[in-house]
Amino acid sequence: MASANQNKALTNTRFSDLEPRLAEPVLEALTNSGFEFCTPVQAATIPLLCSYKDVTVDAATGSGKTLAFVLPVVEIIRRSSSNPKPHKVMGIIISPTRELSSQIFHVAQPFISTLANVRPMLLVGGLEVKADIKKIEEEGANLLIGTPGRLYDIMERLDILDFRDLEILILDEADRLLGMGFEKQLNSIISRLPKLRRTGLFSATQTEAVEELSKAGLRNPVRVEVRAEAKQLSGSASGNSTSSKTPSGLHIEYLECEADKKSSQLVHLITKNKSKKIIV
Ligand SMILES: Nc1ncnc2c1ncn2[C@@H]1O[C@H](COP(=O)(O)OP(=O)(O)OP(=O)(O)O)[C@@H](O)[C@H]1O
Repeated sequence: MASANQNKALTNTRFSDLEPRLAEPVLEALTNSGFEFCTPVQAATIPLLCSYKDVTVDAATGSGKTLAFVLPVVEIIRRSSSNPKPHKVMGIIISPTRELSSQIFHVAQPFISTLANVRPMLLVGGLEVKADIKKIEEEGANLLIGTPGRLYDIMERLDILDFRDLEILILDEADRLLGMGFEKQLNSIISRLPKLRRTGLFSATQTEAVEELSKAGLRNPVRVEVRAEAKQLSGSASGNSTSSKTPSGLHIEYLECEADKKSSQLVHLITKNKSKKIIV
């Protein structure tokens, strides 16, 4: 703790400082992956979810939210039952796209593997649903990570999975989930899960639809809002804090120009900033 963290995207809170304390194998896996200090969203969210609170988290892309929910999911499953029956589903992580779900599955792998008998399953569209069904029937699945369409499909077709002891549901990029028209599937999935569970809802924007989903699916959630400056955020878990959806390293500018000068201005802008990463 003595050496102040120079990277503004990180807080001075180490993963090993978090309370309740993360399990030793998880701390080891974090060290092996080169993660020592928490990002603001991780410092605020992990202790809340690990203390069995529901959370709604306003977090920008790149804020480190994946670990902010993956670590609590692993911790909560560890505490509940590190040796569940093959078809007992303990946790579900839903995200809007195949790519995101695969990314989450990949990021979660080293931490899930600290739970020797917990089997994760990636459920996304693109491949034959029958193949997923066969795999679940034969091998079981304790943690489902996937897109709403495929998860809904699996729940409709397969009654071998047991959701009665489900501990935690994560809705990642809830604004996109709803914007892409997955409301029906989400509501159907949620209606099959036990009410006494933990739920984390992550969203870059708080739309009315997200508010409604939060009201329907969460119980007295604590709101976590991430400010632009990581320094001010350290350890702050919401309340009435002002929020920003813009990561602290991202600068947003606009340029007014005449219609016929657009192309030349664009070339000038790109040439001027060629050493930087920019999106126009
Ligand atoms: N505590 C940390 N220390 C250092 N790097 C981290 C930490 N947490 C996350 N990262 C890295 O930051 C990057 C962004 O993290 P992550 O993908 O979790 O963000 P995200 O908010 O989920 O973004 P996206 O919306 O793009 O999925 C990743 O490369 C990840 O490895």
